[in-house]
Amino acid sequence: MIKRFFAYYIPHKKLFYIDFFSAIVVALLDLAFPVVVQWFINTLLPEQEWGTVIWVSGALFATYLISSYLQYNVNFLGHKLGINIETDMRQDLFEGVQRQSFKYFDNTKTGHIISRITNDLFDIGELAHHGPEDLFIALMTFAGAFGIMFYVNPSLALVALVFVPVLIALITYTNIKMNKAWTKMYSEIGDVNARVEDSVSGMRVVQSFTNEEHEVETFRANNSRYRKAKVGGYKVMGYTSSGIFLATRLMILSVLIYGSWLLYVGTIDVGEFVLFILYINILFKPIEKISAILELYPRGMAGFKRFTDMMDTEVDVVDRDDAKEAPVLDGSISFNDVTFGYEENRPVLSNVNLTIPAGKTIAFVGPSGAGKTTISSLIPRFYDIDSGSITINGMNIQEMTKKSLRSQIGIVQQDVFLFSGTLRENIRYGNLNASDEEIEHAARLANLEALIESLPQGYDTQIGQRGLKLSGGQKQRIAIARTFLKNPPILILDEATSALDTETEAMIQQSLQELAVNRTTLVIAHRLATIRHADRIVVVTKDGIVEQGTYDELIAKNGAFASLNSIQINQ
Ligand SMILES: Nc1ncnc2c1ncn2[C@@H]1O[C@H](COP(=O)(O)OP(=O)(O)OP(=O)(O)O)[C@@H](O)[C@H]1O
Repeated sequence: MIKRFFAYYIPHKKLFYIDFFSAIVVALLDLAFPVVVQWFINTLLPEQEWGTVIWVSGALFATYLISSYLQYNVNFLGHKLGINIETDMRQDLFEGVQRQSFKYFDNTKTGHIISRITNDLFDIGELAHHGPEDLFIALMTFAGAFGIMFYVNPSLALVALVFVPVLIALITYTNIKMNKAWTKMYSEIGDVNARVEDSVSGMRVVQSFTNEEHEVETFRANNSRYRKAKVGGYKVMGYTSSGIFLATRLMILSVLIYGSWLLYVGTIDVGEFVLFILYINILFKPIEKISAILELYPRGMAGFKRFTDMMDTEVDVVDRDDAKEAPVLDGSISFNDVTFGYEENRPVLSNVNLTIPAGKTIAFVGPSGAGKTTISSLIPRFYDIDSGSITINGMNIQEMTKKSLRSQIGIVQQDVFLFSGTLRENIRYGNLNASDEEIEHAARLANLEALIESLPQGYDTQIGQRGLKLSGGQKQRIAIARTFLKNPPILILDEATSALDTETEAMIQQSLQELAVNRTTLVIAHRLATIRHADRIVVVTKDGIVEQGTYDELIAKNGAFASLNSIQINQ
């Protein structure tokens, strides 16, 4: 973990060196100050060397100026270093999330993902800046101050040193306790975020069932668990800092008492006594630094651990090492003995065999939960099959790169996702390199023209988060325009029109039919009237593919399709 953490410093090593060097010089200058004071008291003042006093004061002033500049480096460049590292980690995490396959998103709450990318990394920057630097400076100041104190008077130095094991014990104990507390806190804030995401995304459901109070109460429970976890962390922090405060004050008191005695019996002089008191005060600084790291380290590391856990989550659909770019596909698809289940030992499809000729429209019908969407999800490799093979143009899809395969498949689903931004940007999502003319052409093909003309800002109208300002049919047409722009040889229409009224459906059907021309099209439909003209209808039930044929053939067969059809007609 530590090695991985430090790897993030490499791209910013220049900043790190400047920051570290500045911090070391500042610490060395601090360490030298008591020695100068002792020299003033013991030598310069008794001997009344005013020339030297003025000269040394001038030198001290120059030193302070340099020290102030170096402090600026530490404060600004050090924080910049931390922020850069935090930003790099956040970027890596986001890229990691983009690589994940559907299974991951099926099983991970969105709020938890958001939490990892935001909250969990908040403390990393601070730790990256303060962790190594403060620890090094603290140890250096400790060793330097004690070294000089031992040199001046070993017995008095020992009196101060006695308190160090107490401090180490406190620090170790706190570290363990706080690590637990912060890990818990991050997990709880993840739950809080997940709750907010669920409740806000599902607000229509919440309000239509008038379940706002239930939501508030559930949130209260999550929120209070988070509060408890955080308070727990600060409680440990509270008694540790009090412990450290007490130990350091006892340290100074002991040195004061024993030092006074040594001064009284003449073992040390006033200069040495003042030097000791000043060094004890200097020692407070590294102790404070260490206790700050103590708070920061477990928190930052708990976040970093969650970061590495997420980064290390295995991606289950990956390109093989020898994967090739798919050729331009004509869309002849073949399922050969395909078995697949979302969970182990629970197959949804067993030994499915199916051939789809290029350029034809194939409709999938059957009862809910039979596996129609699953079949269509396997073609772009959203999930990898357990056994058998799927080929397109005779080439196994697992031998193609995901990108070259997916770039040749267009999907229009019932639930259309629109990104925050303009209408133009949303259509352009189908092909990020498309020109404005191409976008407008696609919009015309998707029958969007009338809508766009009615908008005051036309293509530049903001359609807001999730396109909430648009109707279901309008959203569908944007999805269709995107797919026109993508222009893939293979098309999957998953219940694309089932949420629409008859009139809108007829209009969208027309756009979809235009879209399907010269493409291999898989249509998943519940309303059987919409697939009357499909080249072939495949009936999928819990037992797999039970019938295939044209509409008329299947009606004549009087089997599963005919009975589905008669149920719909009689509805
Ligand atoms: N992401 C998933 N994780 C686990 N199981 C799933 C997932 N998606 C679907 N299933 C299960 O797989 C089975 C087939 O689902 P699928 O969505 O393919 O059916 P469908 O025929 O398209 O149904 P519908 O007509 O209702 O859309 C169902 O039992 C469903 O519960």
